[in-house]
Order: sequence, then structure tokens, then C-alpha cells
Amino acid sequence: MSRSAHPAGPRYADVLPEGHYSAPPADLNQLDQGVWARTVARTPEGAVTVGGLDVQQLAEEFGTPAYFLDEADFRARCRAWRDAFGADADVFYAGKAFLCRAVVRWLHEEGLNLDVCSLGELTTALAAGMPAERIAMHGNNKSSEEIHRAVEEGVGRIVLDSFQEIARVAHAAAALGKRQRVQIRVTVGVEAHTHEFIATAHEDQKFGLALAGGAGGAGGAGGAAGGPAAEAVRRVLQLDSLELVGIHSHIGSQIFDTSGFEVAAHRVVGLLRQVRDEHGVELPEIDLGGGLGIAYTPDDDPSEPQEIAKALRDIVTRECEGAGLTVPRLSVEPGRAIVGPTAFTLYEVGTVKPLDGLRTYVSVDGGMSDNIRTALYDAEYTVALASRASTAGPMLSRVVGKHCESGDIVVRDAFLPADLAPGDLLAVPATGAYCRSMANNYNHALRPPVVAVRDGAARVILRRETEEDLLRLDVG
Ligand SMILES: Cc1ncc(COP(=O)(O)O)c(C=O)c1O
Ligand SMILES: N[C@@H](CCCC[NH3+])C(=O)O
Repeated sequence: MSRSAHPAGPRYADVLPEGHYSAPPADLNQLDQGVWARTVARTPEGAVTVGGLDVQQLAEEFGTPAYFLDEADFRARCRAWRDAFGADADVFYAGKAFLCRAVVRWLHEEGLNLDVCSLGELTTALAAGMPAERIAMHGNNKSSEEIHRAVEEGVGRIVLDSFQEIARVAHAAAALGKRQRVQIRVTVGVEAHTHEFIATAHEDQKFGLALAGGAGGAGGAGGAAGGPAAEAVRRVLQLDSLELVGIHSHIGSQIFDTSGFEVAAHRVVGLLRQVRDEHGVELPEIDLGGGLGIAYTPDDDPSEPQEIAKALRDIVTRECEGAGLTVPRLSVEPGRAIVGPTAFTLYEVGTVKPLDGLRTYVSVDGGMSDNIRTALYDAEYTVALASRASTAGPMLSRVVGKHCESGDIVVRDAFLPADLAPGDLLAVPATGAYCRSMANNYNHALRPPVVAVRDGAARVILRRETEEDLLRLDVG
């Protein structure tokens, strides 16, 4: 619908940017299945349910704000990724998206591996029984303690991110009398974010070793052929305590097409070929990282795991055949694409402040402490009145939090029913990834719980923080 065709068009046109949400949806009560977890529905009486449970009852039992995670959806997504990639490839769930012990157990049961990037994530994984050999350890500045613990526990791979780290991991492995499986993380000169495809300034970042160029800074390439990545291969191959199993590349976040992976695979395979020609070694693994996008709004149209798996396999196979290499074992590291769509955040409305001719500010009982993504990345979300249906007309709204910051926005532009009132419950979908895991205590907010819902039963898997939790840290 064009904006001018809508009765309220001119008013919205004054305050809304072109594009998303320039006009209200036809039915404010309708839940777009693309952005909600699979078992979310609206009852004939009007309330939103998940796993068969009414959000009003959930709010009464668990309070707000709270994240509600659809366990059946999470498990189904794990299986979809595992089945799409099959037995000759590995799916590593990126724990940074959201991790707790229950999630680790689900991953284990569904046959996924786990990518961790800190001692905290590693400890959580091990505490929940994930076998160490199914864990990959990441990080651009792993501490000695993290390296020591990872090697000691026997993680399946450590992804080396710098020259300094090659020496540190080799030293730790030698001291522990072990030979550590490692991959080298390379920057391939492609950075992909959402629909953008940026091929400049790509090596200007903290992660990984560049494929291109001659010097790698302090301790760099020293004039040998190839860039820092090729030099890193040389160094690792000389160290008895390290077993170089492959090359790793991660090109960005919230990516919707595979063209960036195509360039990445082409360049990674180029390095594999160079390694074979120079050292007579064919490395057996290639990891193309994560970054696959999800639907935050109805305008986003992510691919299914089957399509992604086929595209990535085809790309790697084609490149390897072209280079005369045996096709290595492929792995990927989706985080957001697995957990992102499976949860929503439930808030209670506290105040409603109409600004005539502009918009209505709707303040909820959470904000940038439970979802920093809007403030940090200008991320877009949708929102629905969840405790009841409404027949009222649309009201252009901005859903904001309760923090002392005017940028404390949860949903920048949303249409909510005009009869919205304090006490109503709002649900923001697609908050499973990078919301609880990036939650913070700004203004001494208490981080909300994560409640897993499945087949009519709900249980807390990460409890709400309490005032005692906050005060326990305050030892002054
Ligand atoms: C190395 C690596 N692997 C995997 C991921 C997971 O990304 P996403 O959650 O977007 O799939 C990230 C984060 O961007 C990452 O840095
Ligand atoms: N945290 C980011 C993505 C970075 C992922 C880690 N490399 C997000 O919320 O979208």
C-alpha cells in the first residue's frame, strides 16, 4: 500500500522514514509467522500463547520483563541444521548468541557441536556435559587461563587468531604434554552485513590473520611469500605440539545471500592450495563461520538451512575441484539462525505518552538492559499487544525502556492499537540471539529470566537476577 493511499498517510509520512512500516498493517492482531517462534499463536479470546501457554499466566508466574524460549522450535532448528549439513559436515552452535546449561544439553541431545569464545562459555559448556572434543574455542585475545583450560580439557579445536597466540597455544600444549588440534582464522577481504557487501577496509579489523599483504605487523610475515595467514601456517606446521587441521573464516552477521561465502571459500581454498604446493600438506577442514540472517521484521526473508547447506557445499566442492584438492570437511557456526527466532521478550506497559502529530511513546519495564541491539546497531524489531486482541485503530508508537537514556529504544517505529494502556503486555519477537547474552545491569537493572516453554509446560532455565545478586558483588 502506498503511503498516500492510506487514510492516515500524511501524518505518518511526516515522521517515518521511507521503507519499513510506512503504513500500519491491515490487522494489528495478526502475528506474522516469519518473525515469531513456531508454537506462538493467538487464542480466539485474543491472548498470545507459546507452547500452548497464555502470556498472561506466564507473566503472572514469571514476571516481566522475561524472555520466553520455545524449546520445540529450538530443537527443530538444531535438527534442521544438522540434517541439512549431514554426517560429513559439522554444525557448531555459536554460544555467544545465547548460552546456558539447558541449551548446552539440548545441543548435545540434538547432535550439534558448540563454539565458545570465553572461559565463561567454556565452563558452561563443560558443566552441562558437552564433550570437550565437540567444542571449538574462539577469541581474538584468549587469556593464558583460557588457553590452558581449553587444552587441558581437550577441546576439539582452538581457532588461532594471531601470531602471539600460536606461540601461547603451542606452549600450553607442550607444557601439558598434548598435541592440540588448531585452525587458523583468516580474514578473506570480504565483510558482509545484511544486504550490504563491502569489499573495502575489510582487513582493518581486530580478528584473524589477513590472507593478503606481506607483513603482519610485529612478529609478521617477515618477507616470505603470501600474507600473514600463509606465514601463520608455516609457523604452526613447525610446532610439534600443534596439529593444523584447517582454515577458518567468518565474514559477518545477519547475512541473507551466499555471495560473500562464495568469495570467502574461493580465497580460503586458494590458501589451501598454497599450503599443499608449499608444504605438501592437504588440510582436512574448512570452517566458513556463522552469520546467517533471520527475520526480525516481515520484510526479512532468510533462507532455509537446506538451501544454505547446499549452496555452501556446492561452493566448496567447486572451488576444491578447480584447485585439484580433496574436498575438506566443512563446518559452520550459526548462532542467531538457531536461537534468534525461538524467543520473544514479554514486557508490561508502564506509561503511554502521546505526542500530538508525532508519535506515542510507550514505556515498558525493561529496555536497553535486556535488548541493547536497537541502541547499538539501529536494529529493527516488531512488537505486538500480547495480553489481548484489540479492535482499536493503529497508533504510531515508539516502544522505549525505563533507563536514563533517550536512546533507550526497544522498537523504534511500531503500530500498536490506540487503546493501549498501562498494564497491557507487549511481546517483541526474534529476541533469542544477542539479547540475554548481551544484557547488562545499567541503572542496576536486574537481568530478566529465560523461561523455556514446551508442550504446555514452562520452566526457568536462567533465573531473574535479584537485588541480592547485585549486592553480593558490591563488597566495598
Ligand atoms: C567466529 C564466529 N562464529 C560464529 C558467529 C555467529 O554468528 P551468528 O550468530 O550471526 O550466526 C560469530 C559472530 O558473529 C563469530 O564471530
Ligand atoms: N552481537 C551482534 C553480532 C555479533 C556477533 C558476534 N561476532 C548482534 O547482535 O547482532
